[in-house]
Amino acid sequence: MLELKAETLTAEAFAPFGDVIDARTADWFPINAGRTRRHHDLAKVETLGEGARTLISVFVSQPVEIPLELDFLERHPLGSQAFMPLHEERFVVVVAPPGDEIDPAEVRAFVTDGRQGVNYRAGTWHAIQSVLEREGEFLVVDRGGEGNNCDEYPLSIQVVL
Ligand SMILES: NC(=O)N[C@@H](O)C(=O)O
Ligand code: NI
Repeated sequence: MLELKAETLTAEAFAPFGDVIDARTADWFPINAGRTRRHHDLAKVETLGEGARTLISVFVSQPVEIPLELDFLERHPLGSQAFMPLHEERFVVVVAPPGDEIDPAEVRAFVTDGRQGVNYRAGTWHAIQSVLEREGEFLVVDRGGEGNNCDEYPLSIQVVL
């Protein structure tokens, strides 16, 4: 079993896997007569393949136990997938770089701080959503359309904080 200690999530550390969505660190410009700061274009939405379209959904998830025990990672080869907490929920992120094989040495675990969201780029291996402490509600932006967009890779992982 691969044992990982979750690291604090930063955009730099997460760069091989996708984007961190965080208004606190993002540039912005004023709109709406100056009443609104637009933190613009924070993550790259990818929708590939036949009939591809962008989906906006809301996930309501029950919290995971820590240590977090995983027996697979998944990937979406045809599109990105973004998770943004709606009530400052913290969650665990486990990722590996895109590719048909996963090198256990390249698997990373992160924990968010409640204000951060993530956008997995197409093909990034990841654990299914793993919210901490309480029921979580997330805005999710990902790809709909034809074809298989979810592959699983068996891998035993234990994550501690
Ligand atoms: N299945 C689904 O829509 N969600 C997963 O892809 C996930 O990453 O939680
Ligand atoms: Ni997913």
